[in-house]
Amino acid sequence: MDGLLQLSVSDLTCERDGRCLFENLAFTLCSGDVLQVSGPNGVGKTTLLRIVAGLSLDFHGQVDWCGSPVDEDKPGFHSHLLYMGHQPGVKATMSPEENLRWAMGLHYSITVQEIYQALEKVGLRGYEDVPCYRLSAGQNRRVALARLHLKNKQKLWILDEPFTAIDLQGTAELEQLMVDHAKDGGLVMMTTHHEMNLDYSGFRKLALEPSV
Ligand SMILES: Nc1ncnc2c1ncn2[C@@H]1O[C@H](COP(=O)(O)OP(=O)(O)OP(=O)(O)O)[C@@H](O)[C@H]1O
Repeated sequence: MDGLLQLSVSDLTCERDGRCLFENLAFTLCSGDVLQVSGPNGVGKTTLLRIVAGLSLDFHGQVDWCGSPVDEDKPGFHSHLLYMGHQPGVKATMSPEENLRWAMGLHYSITVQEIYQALEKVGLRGYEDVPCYRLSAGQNRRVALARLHLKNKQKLWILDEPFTAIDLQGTAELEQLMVDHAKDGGLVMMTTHHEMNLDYSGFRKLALEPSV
């Protein structure tokens, strides 16, 4: 798929337990955009990300990828999507190398060198073979984030609180990585509670408000 990629959300409405989280929400994300979804705890950020990622069907409205409803070809859409939930999703009994191989194996084959380079970029050189239960919370998050450093065709990144447990330097590096990905034709939709002020023209914010 070449050219401008586009994720379009229209008339999105979601209720949970009789409470409206959002109503008639609409936005469009194109190649080059980094969108931060913000709002207080419980407002619906994770819910929105899961809907857009095609992981929740509990909504009304439409999500289109490059002009076609996501529902029409979910496997095709998912081949372009890198989704990272708010838990790191790292298997504790496996090493960082094994976790990366497992996470990426479904999409394409990767070499040991590629895995080691990705782990080095997130500061895990020397920890490649250590079981993840022996790593800190921030190091486990870094194992998950290493996926973002692997060359792949997943242009759409949907990241739920990716900065959790990450130190200041790691935060700055991750922000830069998102900008680099967008400049390379990617799209990023993410949530975080920290104040992001990216000096980047494609950076946008979507603030969800609590319903009354
Ligand atoms: N597993 C669940 N079962 C039922 N309702 C849920 C569940 N998880 C969340 N909710 C409801 O959905 C609402 C939105 O939750 P969501 O996780 O999307 O919020 P959020 O904005 O991501 O919050 P946070 O900033 O705390 O991560 C919550 O207010 C809660 O009432």
